[in-house]
Amino acid sequence: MRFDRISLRNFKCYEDAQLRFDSGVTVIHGLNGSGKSSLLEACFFALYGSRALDTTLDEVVTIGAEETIVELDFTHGGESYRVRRRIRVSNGDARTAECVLDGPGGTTEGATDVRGRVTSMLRMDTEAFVNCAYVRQGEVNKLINASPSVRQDTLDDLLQLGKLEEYRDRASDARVGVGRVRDDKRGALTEVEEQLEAKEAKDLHERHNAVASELSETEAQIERYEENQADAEQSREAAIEVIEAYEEKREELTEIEDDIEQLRERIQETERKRESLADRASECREELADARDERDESLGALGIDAGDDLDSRVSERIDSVEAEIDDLTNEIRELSVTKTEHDNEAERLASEADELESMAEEKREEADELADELAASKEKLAERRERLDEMATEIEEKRAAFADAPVAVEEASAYREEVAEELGDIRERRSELSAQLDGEREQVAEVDALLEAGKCPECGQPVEGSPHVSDIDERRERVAELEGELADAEAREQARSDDLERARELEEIATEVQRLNSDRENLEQILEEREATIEDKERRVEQLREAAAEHEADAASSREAAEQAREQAQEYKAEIAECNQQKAELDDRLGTLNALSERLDEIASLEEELANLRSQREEKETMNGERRDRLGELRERRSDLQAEFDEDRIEQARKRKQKAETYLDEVAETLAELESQRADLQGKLGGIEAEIDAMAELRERHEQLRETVERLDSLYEEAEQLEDMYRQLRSELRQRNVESLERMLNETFDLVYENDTYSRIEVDGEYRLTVYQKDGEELDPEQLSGGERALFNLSLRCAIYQLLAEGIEGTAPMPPLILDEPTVFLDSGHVSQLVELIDAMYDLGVEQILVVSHDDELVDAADTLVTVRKDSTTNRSTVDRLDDVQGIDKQALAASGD
Ligand SMILES: Nc1ncnc2c1ncn2[C@@H]1O[C@H](COP(=O)(O)OP(=O)(O)OP(=O)(O)O)[C@@H](O)[C@H]1O
Ligand SMILES: [Zn+2]
Repeated sequence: MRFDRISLRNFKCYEDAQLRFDSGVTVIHGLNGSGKSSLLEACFFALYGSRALDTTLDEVVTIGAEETIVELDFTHGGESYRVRRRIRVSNGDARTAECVLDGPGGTTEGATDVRGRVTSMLRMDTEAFVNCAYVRQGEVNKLINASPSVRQDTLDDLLQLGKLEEYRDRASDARVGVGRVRDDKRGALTEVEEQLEAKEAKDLHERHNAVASELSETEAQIERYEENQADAEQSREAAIEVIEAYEEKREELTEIEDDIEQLRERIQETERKRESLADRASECREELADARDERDESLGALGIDAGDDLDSRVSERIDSVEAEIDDLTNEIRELSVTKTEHDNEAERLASEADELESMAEEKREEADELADELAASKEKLAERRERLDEMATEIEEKRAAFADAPVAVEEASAYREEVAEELGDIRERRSELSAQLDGEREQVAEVDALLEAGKCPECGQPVEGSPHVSDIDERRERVAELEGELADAEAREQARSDDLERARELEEIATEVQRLNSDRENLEQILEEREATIEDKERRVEQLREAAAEHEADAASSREAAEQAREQAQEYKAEIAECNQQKAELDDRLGTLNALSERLDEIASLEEELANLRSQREEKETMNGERRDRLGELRERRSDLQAEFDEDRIEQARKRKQKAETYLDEVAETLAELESQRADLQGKLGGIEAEIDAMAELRERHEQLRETVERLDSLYEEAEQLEDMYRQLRSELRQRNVESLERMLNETFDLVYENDTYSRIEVDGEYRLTVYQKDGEELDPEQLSGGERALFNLSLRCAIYQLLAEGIEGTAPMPPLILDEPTVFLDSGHVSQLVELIDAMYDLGVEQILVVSHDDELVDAADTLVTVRKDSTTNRSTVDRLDDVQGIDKQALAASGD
């Protein structure tokens, strides 16, 4: 195994550092505290994690940093691997955030799994690694200081003897397990053997034979008894037959006696009935005599002779009387209908007369009233005529006013309108003239004033020659003209105004005349109408009086007719009474006839009954005769049966039956006993057979168990042998290892420690180490001096590496030999020996050796020199590496690193 490269980030004093490793001897040097040990620790930590630390995980993280990353590349068995760990600090607590091992076998993740894989690859756990490969600062003596048992475990593990122990344990477990099963099976076998012995002691087959012969004897007995039983049953049956025949006859006899008794009773019963029939017949005869007497009486009363066909004759008579009665009844009904009609007529007429009379009265009253009214109307009419005449005079008077008027009465209104219109026109003309006159007068006055001032008022020119002044005279003439016209107009206005006054008066009178005329016309019309009404009323009075007279005449004739009707009704009533009389007589006769008919019926039915009674009696007589014959027969049969009975024979039969039954009871008991005996024996036999079967089964089981136990025994032996073999192998191997180790240790120790003090070193089976002095004295290695101990220890490690290289099949782990300050206890002479030892180990096959040292001699022996420096200002370390340093002035280099 070989480290190839380490890469650090924030690991202790390193901020960021990479270092490549090569085969051969690498010497790391630098000042105290520059970080040399930390570099080796980093490699160890990369492989084993926190187990590799004496301290807690957070101490590897650079103070103040949050994350540390360590990566180690290494080669093992010709293959490359890389392990990477990342530590995170949070809240002062450091934990592994990432841990990965990459290699040909795949990727392993997680601190535990990675450590497991590394351990099995190197065949070293943390402890073994520091015991063997990694000599930490001040721990050079670790292996010899360790107790022999720790050393033993470490070496056994390294040399894979531990595996053998494991196999031995497994074989032992298997042996114990097999032993347990075998013991169980043995127990079971013993049990089965005991059971078998117990069963064999019982003599099962002999018992089986004895029980079987007893059973066949019992069965023979049962057969015999069953035969006897059948015989007894037969004789009992025969007896029962005889007894039953006897019982049958007895029954018949009893039946016959019953029949005889019954027959006798019936005969007596029938005789009684015959007697009662005779009684009834004599009653009938008496009744018949009575009925015949009554019939004869009726015949006499009705005058009918008692000849042939009496029945039909009587019924003919009844029919004719009934017809007569019917006719009469109809007649009476018709008569009373007519009578009622007449009664009703009389009543109707009487009330009619009443009505007519009252109507006449009414008419007359009305006529009187009307007459009174008429007288009053005539008076009023006369008064009105007078008024009419007055009105005519009034109108004449008014008309007189128009005698000297310019118009007639009828034109008064038109005349007034004409005058009023003319007056209006005149007035208009008059005011026009007066206005014109005022204007002219004003202008004349103006011109006069101008003339006085001498200037024209229009143009301001001198008045002389002005157009305005020149027509002044014309104007004065016009004023005069207008004044004349006005006076004329005023005069006409006065005249017309007077005319209008007169026209108004006339119009008024004309209006009055008109009104009076129309009033008179109205009155005249009314009067005419009234006069016509009076004539109408006078006619009406006359009519009413005539009508009243007519009604009275009618009433009188109605009363007469009513009287006649009443008389007729009276006549009908008398007729009806007569009819009723006749009908009563006929009813009487019908009653007599009906009674006669009933008697005749009675006589006929009595005669019939008598005949019937006679025949019944005869019938019963015959029946009893027959019964008496039957009675004789029965009596004969009874005496026959009574003669047949044989009491002795029956008594014998009864005895035989009794005997058979007794025997049957006994035999049933015996048989039951025998059968239960047989069942017992069969049960026993079954039990024995089952036991025999069980014994066979047990034998089989016994055989199986025996075989199993045998097999288990041999298995147990095998396991024991295996266990022994592993134990032996281990101790043999260890012995061989011990011998080799002893030889190698002596050789190495001789090589590095050339003096005469010690003769040899002894390693015993428990890896106990003893040093022998030349004089033969024994010495514990701890008693050696510091330097001696260091050399001894290194020799031991060297021997172990040698053993590993020789003694292990497959890839020997051979991890790099790491020595931190190994020269501390050595004098200069022994440093050279150390260098030789290192060379020897390299030759042995330890591919890589890492040494931390200041020693010049060691620096000289290095293939690669690594210098570690720490920057005093930042307190951070760096690494430098120098390859192929053989032949260069390494001391100078090393010195320059200091
Ligand atoms: N977690 C950490 N963070 C920062 N620095 C640390 C941490 N742990 C240790 N150191 C420092 O790292 C330095 C490394 O010491 P280390 O033991 O590796 O040095 P060295 O070269 O082996 O010294 P010596 O020759 O004395 O053995 C020390 O100075 C220590 O203070
Ligand atoms: Zn003028």
